[in-house]
Amino acid sequence: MLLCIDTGNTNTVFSVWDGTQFLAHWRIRTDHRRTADEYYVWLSTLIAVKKFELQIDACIISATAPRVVFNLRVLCNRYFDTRPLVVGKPDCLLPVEPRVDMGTTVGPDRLVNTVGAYDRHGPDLIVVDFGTATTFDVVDGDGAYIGGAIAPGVNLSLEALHMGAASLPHVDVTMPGRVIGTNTVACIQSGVFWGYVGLVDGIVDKIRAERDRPMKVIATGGLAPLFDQGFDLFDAIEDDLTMHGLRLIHDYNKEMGNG
Ligand SMILES: Nc1ncnc2c1ncn2[C@@H]1O[C@H](COP(=O)(O)OP(=O)(O)O)[C@@H](O)[C@H]1O
Ligand SMILES: CC(C)(COP(=O)(O)O)[C@@H](O)C(=O)NCCC(=O)O
Ligand SMILES: [K+]
Repeated sequence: MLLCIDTGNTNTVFSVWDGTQFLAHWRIRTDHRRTADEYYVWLSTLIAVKKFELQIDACIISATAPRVVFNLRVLCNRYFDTRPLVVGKPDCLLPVEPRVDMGTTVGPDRLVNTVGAYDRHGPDLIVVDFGTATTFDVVDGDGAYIGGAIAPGVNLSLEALHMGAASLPHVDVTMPGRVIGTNTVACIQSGVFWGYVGLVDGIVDKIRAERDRPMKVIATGGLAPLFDQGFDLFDAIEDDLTMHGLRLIHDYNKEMGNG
């Protein structure tokens, strides 16, 4: 069985692929100080709850926070007796190399999203991932990642308002019924929610114009459904896109005799 680990700047998700399907997804807050032993205690407790007989014999990691990789590698070596593939490292092959400026280290989550989305939706895509940052990943005709856009994430924007303005409270994101807020909380929710709808719509439009061809928009990340309430922003929402991409990259490396 394959253990897929997706570390974002906020949360880390562990998923187990049994060769046909994902058996479970477990989420833990990202913290580079967490040790391999801590991960294992947490994981084995959750595995016991599910009463699974797990035989992990391969691991693949995507980490946007590079400092977590050391302890995750130790986890894979010590407890699963495997050498993990780490997306973005030279020894992890990708089906198609990204085409970006020389010296750019593309976020591994964006590479993985590109692979997952191309497999399910074919060429000419814009993948929008609502994580700590909101990323727009453009997929070319051959499935290559060719760039995109990075915007502050929804919760990061809300947090920044609260941190930077003495009289603004912390507010959770939600869709307000009206644009004109009649109290402080409603004003913040309106600014962030409708601002974001405009941001997504505007960037997608401009990418389409720059590419001058039809492009499908695929959304992923926990907040994607919130922005899909009747605005027609996305052609599809895929909550397991990153895990799907990780699984494909693992299979590709295996096919190529790597790892
Ligand atoms: N279903 C959800 N509803 C509300 N907030 C969510 C949901 N899923 C994720 N979030 C929030 O979105 C932000 C990004 O989370 P996540 O997608 O895990 O980011 P990352 O992949 O960068 O770690 C976090 O602030 C998280 O708490
Ligand atoms: C843009 C990101 C911060 C998004 O990370 P996330 O929101 O998933 O935590 C990450 O993909 C990253 O650090 N990228 C490196 C720069 C780049 O992709 O060009
Ligand atoms: K992201």
